[in-house]
Parts: sequence; structure tokens; C-alpha cells
Amino acid sequence: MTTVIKGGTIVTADLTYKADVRIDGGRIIEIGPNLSGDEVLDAAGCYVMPGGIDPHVHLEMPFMGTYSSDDFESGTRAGLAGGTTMVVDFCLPDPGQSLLDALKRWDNKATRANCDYSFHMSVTWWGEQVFNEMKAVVLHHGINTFKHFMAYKGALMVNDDEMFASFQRCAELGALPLVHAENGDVVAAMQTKLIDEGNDGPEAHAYSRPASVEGEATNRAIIIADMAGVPLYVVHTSCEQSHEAIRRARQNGMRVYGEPLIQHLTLDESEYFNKDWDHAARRVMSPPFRNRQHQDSLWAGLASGSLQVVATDHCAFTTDQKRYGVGDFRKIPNGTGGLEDRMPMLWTYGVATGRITMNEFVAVTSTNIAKILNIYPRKGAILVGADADIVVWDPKRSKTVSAKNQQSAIDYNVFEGKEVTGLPRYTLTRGVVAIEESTVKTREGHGEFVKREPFQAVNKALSTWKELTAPRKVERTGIPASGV
Ligand SMILES: NC(=O)NCCC(=O)O
Ligand SMILES: [Zn+2]
Repeated sequence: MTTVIKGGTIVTADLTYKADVRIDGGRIIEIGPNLSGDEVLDAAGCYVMPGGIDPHVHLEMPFMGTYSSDDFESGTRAGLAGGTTMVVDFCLPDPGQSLLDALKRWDNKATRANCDYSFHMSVTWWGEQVFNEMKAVVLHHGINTFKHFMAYKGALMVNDDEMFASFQRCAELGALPLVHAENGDVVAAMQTKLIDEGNDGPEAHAYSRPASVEGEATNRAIIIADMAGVPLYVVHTSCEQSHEAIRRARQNGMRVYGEPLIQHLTLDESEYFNKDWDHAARRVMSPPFRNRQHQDSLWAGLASGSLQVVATDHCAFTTDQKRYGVGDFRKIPNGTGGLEDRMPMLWTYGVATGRITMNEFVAVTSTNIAKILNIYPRKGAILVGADADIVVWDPKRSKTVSAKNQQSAIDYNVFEGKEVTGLPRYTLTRGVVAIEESTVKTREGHGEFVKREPFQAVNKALSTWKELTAPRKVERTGIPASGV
């Protein structure tokens, strides 16, 4: 059966033009005027765009003594409802655990996915076993990205020497390291001080993680990546200090990518000063929300290209779970939702306000990350041969965000009450209609794992340059006798 998306305007990262799209076998098979098919989807007045890719989600994540409450079923259903057709979760080995054993757990969880997915592997400890298994992860399991937490001391955090060793291994394997950049030692010390002073509420979470600790860690990770000769992807870039480090590195020729979250772009630190404990705690995530100056910097980075991707870090905990931290903000599970709202919020606060163009919207929600992850043009493109992961975007549909009608399993929404204009009319996952306006037609288990090949070009270029510029012993004749 062929499906035709008819009468819409195709918007890609580079082009805007009118054409129909014909789909068969889950792929785009033709793009052109006046196409016909067995099933016709009316796209009049809509933009036909590559479905969103969210490269930063945590579904059923074991974290801070609990599990995040959206699993691969509810999480991917939420994503599809908001126009996202692929997610990348983080496989998280326990300290000392085999990476391959951890991967089995994630493979099992993901069988319920409604859309395609992939994994980043997290490096949560270091040793010969990790070094060896990284190769199998890249070559046999289709994972070309490794995440490093510079925060969460005593839990997920890795030290600089471990990070340097892992980055060097990534360089050899054609993999890309990711960092959660916050100085975990300083954060831990700040947390203790705040608690000792009687500052135990959710606002203290923000006090303990100022922008400077993020900027410092970003800069440190960039230098370690440069020394290791590997590109770097900085997740949830939330502040000017971190953006500044990324911008400077890029100006100096380094391949460094930055990923603001929709939450940091549209919500600010005043959320933590709300008198309602639950309201503030529900918004506790790391890094915390910042002030307007930082938000302006992130928007500018998206417009100018110094920041490349908008993600969510979707890691949703219920109010009851957040209440584990009553009396001690350090125990509030860190994380917020966002999968269903990322694209509508970015369209409303980005495209409709003129901060970014429609083409930049496609770039930062889909195409750029597809290129960074090495899955373009299978994903992130409206091209013949690409997977038919497509969102038919109706710029006139609107709603008020509310937990009452969201797909996510949790009992609140950090964007509650926001008016968004710009929503999917249809979301298609490999050619199958999963969302038709407000009707959810998702199919549990439809999602497939997307294998990602190691990087050839960038890692090769970096290693060639590294070799050319490596320190070399100067061969001398007539060396004078030792002075002693
Ligand atoms: N970001 C956050 O607060 N929770 C999810 C885990 C992480 O990525 O740091
Ligand atoms: Zn993180």
C-alpha cells in the first residue's frame, strides 16, 4: 500500500518548496507534484518536515534510588504526539558492570518502543573490561557515542584521567564522546554547605549548581577532547559560560557540539523560588534552569549555528518520587519531562517569535543530530530512500499544555498552561500514521533499533592531524657533556 502526503510544503534544513511525498515499505519513494497513492493524507496548509529526533532521553532510568516513570512505550508515544519519530536513550551500566550486560537490559526495555530508537553507552567506571568492551559496543552493537558524567559524585561521575582514557579509546574506535558537564566535586561541596546552613529546599538545588561550574567543566572536557584528538558533544548546555567555551572551541577549529534543552530555553530559575514545594521540586533537574541572559545566549547560539541541537533530557518523575527529597534537596530525583512538548514549544517560542527560521527548526530538531549521530540521510531528511519518519506540521493548530491530556505517565507537566501554536496534523513512523491530530494510533513494538556506524571522516582527519603535529624528539649531533 502506498501513502501520499498531498498538498503540503516541504521544509528541510536547507529548502522550502511545494511537493507531494509518496511512501512505500516505510521509505520515501517519490517526491514531486500531483502524486497519487492508496492512502492520501491531506497536508494542505501544513509543512512536511523530517520527524524530530530527540537524542537525549532517559526512559525507565534507574537513578537516585528510583526509576524514571516513562518507559519506552509511554515515552515514545509522548514523542510521537509531539512530532518526534526517533529517540536516543542512555544505556547505563552499574559501577563494575559489563557494558554488554547492561545493553541486554536496555534491549529488553526497548522492545515496547512505538518509534525507532538508538542508545548511547555511558562510561560510568573505568578499567580494562570497559576498554575492551567499548570495541564490541561500536563494532557489533551499532553504538558510536559514549556518555561521561562529570557530575553526580559518588554515583555516575568519572574523573579526568578516566575521561581522558575513554576519549582516547573513542578516538581509536571512531566514536563520539558526550559529556554532562558540571564540576561534580564543587557541586558536592556546595550541596553539603547549603544543607549545613539549613538550606534544604529545591531552590538550594539551583544554588549548588551555578553556571560557572558548568562553564568550567565544559571547558575542561573540551581541552581533554582536544588532547585526545576526538570531537565532543556537550549535552544539556544551559548557560552562556558553557556556550562561550563551545563557541571558542569551534572558532579554534575544534569539532564541538552543544545541545540546549527546550526546558532551559523557555523556563527560568524563578521556578525554584515558587512557594509551592511540589512546583519547585518538579522542576529540579541538572543543570538547573537559568536566567534570561543565559536563555538569550542559547537562542543566539541556535540562530548562529554555534549550538546545533535542541533536546529534552526527558527523565520524568512523579510528584511522589520528587517528594523523596522533602527536607533534603539532594534526594529530589533530578529530571523533567519534555518529549511531547519539545517541538510545539520550540515552534511557538522560536519560529513564531522570529528567533529561528523554519529551516533552522528542522535543523536543530532533526537534521543536525542525524548528521552528528551518523544516521543521515536515512533519518533527518525528506529525500527519496530516507525512512518515512515524517511530521505533517500544522502551524495553525493550537492547544494549552496540560498534564490532563498528555501521553507521559507522570501527574504534572513543567510547561503546564503554556499556549502552543504549531502541532502535528500527522506523525508518521516509517510510513505508519501514529498520530492523526488528537487521535493516537501508535503501535507498541513498532520501533526498531537504529544501528549507527563508526565515524570515518572526522575521526580520521583528527588522527591524521594529531599524528602530523605529534611531539617529536629533535635528533642532535654534538651534544655537550653534562654540566655536572
Ligand atoms: N538531567 C537530569 O537532571 N536528569 C537526568 C540525568 C542526566 O542526564 O543528568
Ligand atoms: Zn545529564
